[in-house]
Amino acid sequence: MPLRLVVLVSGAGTLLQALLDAQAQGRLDGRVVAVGSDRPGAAGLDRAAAAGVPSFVHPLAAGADRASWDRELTALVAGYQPDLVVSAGFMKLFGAAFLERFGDRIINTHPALLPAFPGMHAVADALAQGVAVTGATVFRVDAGVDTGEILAAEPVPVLPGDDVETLHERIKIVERRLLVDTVNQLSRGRS
Ligand SMILES: Nc1nc2c(c(=O)[nH]1)N[C@@H](CN(C=O)c1ccc(C(=O)N[C@@H](CCC(=O)O)C(=O)O)cc1)CN2
Ligand SMILES: NCC(=O)N[C@@H]1O[C@H](COP(=O)([O-])[O-])[C@@H](O)[C@H]1O
Repeated sequence: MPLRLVVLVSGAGTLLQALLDAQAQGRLDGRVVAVGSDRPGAAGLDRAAAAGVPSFVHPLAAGADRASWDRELTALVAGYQPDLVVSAGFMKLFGAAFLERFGDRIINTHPALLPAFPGMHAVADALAQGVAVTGATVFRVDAGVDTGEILAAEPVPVLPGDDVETLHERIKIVERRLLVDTVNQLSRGRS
């Protein structure tokens, strides 16, 4: 049985699209059963609709109780009975309820070679530090920020003249492949 995937996105959703494309082409031992976002306008939601995948939006309103938001997100995701939760450009930290419910079944893809450059601005931070090589990492989410068990990682060189946009786009090409490969590896490891 293919893994049931719930994919969480906040922006463009090109990593989600890589999963949807791999699924459509029979290269994914998984099925995206739902897409969720904290941002109502996220383009990833349009990608879900185009693929006929149900979606939901769960914004964190200013001043809202964070633990309640986390419990509600947990219930929304749990409703789709995922085998694996994929955080693919989801820009919110998961809290205790979410982590307790899904345990080691949450993965995230990050645009740097962890443990270097954790957080929301990994590409800009790598450029600011002047490193010659950065990369992409897929890891299991834990209670820290980008501190979980690393499942896959690959270096990406920083080229002369790179800016955040050009470097991030090259990293995302690697992330898309690593993410599909990691889902397939986790599926194989289950059987
Ligand atoms: N408990 C965890 N949750 C998440 C992790 C993680 O490692 N542990 N990874 C992220 C993705 N991520 C980078 O990889 C990341 C996302 C968001 C933040 C952050 O500080 N977010 C702020 C709000 C930002 C905003 O909405 O503009 C917040 O949540 O308050 C840091 C790292 C997925 N979740
Ligand atoms: N810390 C989390 C983080 O930086 N996530 C990053 O957001 C991008 C999402 O791209 P997409 O919206 O095109 O899929 C990806 O590079 C992902 O690693």
